[in-house]
Amino acid sequence: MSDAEIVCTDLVRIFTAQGVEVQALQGLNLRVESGGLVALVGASGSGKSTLLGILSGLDAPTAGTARVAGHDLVAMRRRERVGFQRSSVGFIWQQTARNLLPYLDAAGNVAAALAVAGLRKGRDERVHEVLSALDVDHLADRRPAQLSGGQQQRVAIAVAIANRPRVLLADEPTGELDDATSAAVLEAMRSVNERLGVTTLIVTHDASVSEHVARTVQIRDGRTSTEVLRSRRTDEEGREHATAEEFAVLDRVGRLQLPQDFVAALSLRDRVRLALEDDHVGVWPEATDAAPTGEDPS
Ligand SMILES: Nc1ncnc2c1ncn2[C@@H]1O[C@H](COP(=O)(O)OP(=O)(O)OP(=O)(O)O)[C@@H](O)[C@H]1O
Repeated sequence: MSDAEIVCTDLVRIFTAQGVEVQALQGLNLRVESGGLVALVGASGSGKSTLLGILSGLDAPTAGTARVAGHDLVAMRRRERVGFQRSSVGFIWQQTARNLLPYLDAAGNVAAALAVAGLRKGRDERVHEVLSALDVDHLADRRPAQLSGGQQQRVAIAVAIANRPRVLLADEPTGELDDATSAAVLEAMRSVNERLGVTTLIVTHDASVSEHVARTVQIRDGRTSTEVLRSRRTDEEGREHATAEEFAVLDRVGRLQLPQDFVAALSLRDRVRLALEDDHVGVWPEATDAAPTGEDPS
């Protein structure tokens, strides 16, 4: 089970602000296999930024463990952390200004990332290689202010992958873009993932991201709750069909979150009745005649 590049186990992060505790992550479990492309989607306040802060080594969890690209983020000391951030992971942030240095052109930004990572040999070739991979080589001598939002994010992806990181972390990479440009940037990320095999986690509140990735994990109240898996199949007549199926996430000890609309539809609260059937588990409201009641052993 070591073939995963991102492994979070029972992650807890508690913030204390003015004497009030906020549990931003409440025992979150997540596993992204090597070469995987996963979108983590959740409403505002669900804990996305908190998780990304931990995965990027900027913040530490209150409890639980996190491993990224073979590094134990909890035990990691400062020196290892610097190496981890420079060499093992690439970042793409929502604010384009945070991704790129405004006074350098696109090529200069990629070259600067390579210099920070200590890569000198073949630097110019690598700069053009990654800019070409993102279809922005023709914009190499433009500074960020001379690029559109979508072009800036493509250059940001080029910067992030320049030193061949094992893992790419993106925080709302399309947050400042219109729908069409967002779709193009997500496709660029998908293509980079496919061609280079870099394990990629995209964190966003935008549910439409699930159209571009095979696996979307929903985060709710600091925990992963459901997953949507997409696949393509070709029928006998050669037509392609995309299928999407939603699953509830079961954690290591068997806990799951029922979807909110299920809970509301049956007015479930506090306690539910469960029954183990041959091939499924039944869940009923506490006050119901339908659920089989257990035999009294006495
Ligand atoms: N430094 C902090 N101090 C206190 N509370 C915090 C801190 N950072 C986050 N929180 C709280 O933790 C919870 C999760 O916040 P987080 O920023 O991770 O959510 P998010 O899903 O990224 O939201 P958004 O999409 O709005 O950025 C929220 O209730 C937030 O108020």
